[in-house]
Amino acid sequence: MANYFNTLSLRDKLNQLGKCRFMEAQEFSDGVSALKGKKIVIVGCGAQGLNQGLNMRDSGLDVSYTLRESAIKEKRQSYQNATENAFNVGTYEELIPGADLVINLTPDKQHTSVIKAVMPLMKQGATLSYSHGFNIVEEGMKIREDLTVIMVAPKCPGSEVREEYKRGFGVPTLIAVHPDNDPRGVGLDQAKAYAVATGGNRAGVLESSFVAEVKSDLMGEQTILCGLLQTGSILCFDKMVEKGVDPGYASKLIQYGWETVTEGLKYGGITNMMDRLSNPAKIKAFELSEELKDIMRPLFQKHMDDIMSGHFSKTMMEDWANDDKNLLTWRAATGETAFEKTPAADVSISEQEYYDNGVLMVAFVRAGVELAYEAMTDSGIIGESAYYESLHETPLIANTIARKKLFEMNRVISDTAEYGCYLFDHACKPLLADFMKGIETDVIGETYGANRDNSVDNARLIAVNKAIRNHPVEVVGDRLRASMTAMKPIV
Ligand SMILES: NC(=O)C1=CN([C@@H]2O[C@H](COP(=O)(O)OP(=O)(O)OC[C@H]3O[C@@H](n4cnc5c(N)ncnc54)[C@H](OP(=O)(O)O)[C@@H]3O)[C@@H](O)[C@H]2O)C=CC1
Ligand SMILES: CC[C@](O)(C(C)=O)C(=O)O
Ligand SMILES: [Mg+2]
Ligand SMILES: [Mg+2]
Repeated sequence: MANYFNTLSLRDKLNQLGKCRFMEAQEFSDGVSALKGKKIVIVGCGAQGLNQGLNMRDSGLDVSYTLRESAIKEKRQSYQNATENAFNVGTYEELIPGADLVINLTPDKQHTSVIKAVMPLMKQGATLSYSHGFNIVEEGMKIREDLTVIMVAPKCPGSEVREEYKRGFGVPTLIAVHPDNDPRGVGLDQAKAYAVATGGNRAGVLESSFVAEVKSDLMGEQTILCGLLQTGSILCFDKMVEKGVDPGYASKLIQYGWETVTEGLKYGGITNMMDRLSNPAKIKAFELSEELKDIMRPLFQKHMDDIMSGHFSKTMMEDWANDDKNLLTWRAATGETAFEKTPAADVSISEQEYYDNGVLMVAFVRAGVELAYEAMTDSGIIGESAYYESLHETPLIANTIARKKLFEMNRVISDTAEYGCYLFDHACKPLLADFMKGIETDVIGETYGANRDNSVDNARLIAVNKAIRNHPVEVVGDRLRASMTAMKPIV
């Protein structure tokens, strides 16, 4: 199998990378009807599997789970997830032959072996679905010609797919039909129905391609979404402790701070997040983020280049073949960091205090979102996709850190995202060593400007506001957020 993207002509690469259409609400007026009454069988019942299945069932679809035999025999977590939620569970042989739609929600590493086992059992003309295009794009998996191949990729962790649905909303979702596998022309209707069933249409659906989804998804998760939140957590915590801030307070400020400041981002983009700061603090956060952008730009570009060339997927697949040695070592090391090991103190931190005492965190978020967006769009990914993979998803990942720190984030995201997150973090921390030497507690741990008056130079403030508001991620974001009128606050 060869990397599918690398086999395409330059023209096809650019066409597929640039495929991105924001779908109108009325395109979903048929609801779930294209899948109503069809037998849907989900392979795997983990982060995405369980939560997508729960939403689909609540939307009136017929969902069951197939698991590998050992998981059923040993009543593993995936078996418990499915049976405790009263789903029918069976082996591949029992359920796949009767399925109209088989949804592969196993980890990317397992896709080749899972598809090789499942494909011969699928009935003629059935549909195979993925939530990430890695197997098709990076591994070049070829699917039987009679089968339709679609992708419905929620742009967020599985836990949030469920939580947003329960709040009556949903998460932005990319849908695609593999151009090599749409023999009956039913792929798009089925993908649309699936997106309605998971609630995705309420938050916005992009009609995209497997290629655009993979390249943008990998970039977002490695950099701003997971990598930078990990690096920022560790560096901010260590700095506060070094400067004498109470470790329990520092731990709480970081654990819940990302969620709080990115809630501002979710509602009104970088502009609103920065507007939550006092004027002097906003100017300081802007200056810090400009510095961060200059230092980290080459690293963001390297990640994008390695993703585009296939170098990233090749090296990760080497780790798969080596029993995940790197992944498991890096995961264990994350568990040993002082941030992870220091419990949050039982102190109250008001919503505003998270901003006022977390100016550096706000700067990290602005720098990371803008750099990720810029690297993606510079490489041919359309602004809407880049927005979802940078700004929109950051708060959803931050929610996972609020639950149980980096452990929870790395548990909830896919193994692919986790691997890329560690790669970025290991390269980024040394890159920021000199920058961090100059950081004091006025920008992390204490209120910026507490002992000063609030005056600022008007011309400077106007220039800063202009730079923030005119960034393309803000322009695209304003438009996309306008379509998310049903957005619900975190309670
Ligand atoms: N995590 C996320 O939030 C997101 C994930 N995705 C994509 O969704 C897909 C699923 O990822 P995710 O939910 O993280 O996966 P998980 O790691 O949470 O899923 C594990 C499930 O797959 C099963 N499984 C593992 N290995 C095998 C195997 N060899 N054969 C059969 N079943 C197996 C497990 O069962 P068992 O008990 O047998 O081990 C378990 O049910 C991936 O393509 C990922 O990229 C997309 C968006 C976000
Ligand atoms: C951010 C990571 C992700 O792409 C996701 C939750 O969207 C993943 O692969 O887990
Ligand atoms: Mg993703
Ligand atoms: Mg991913």
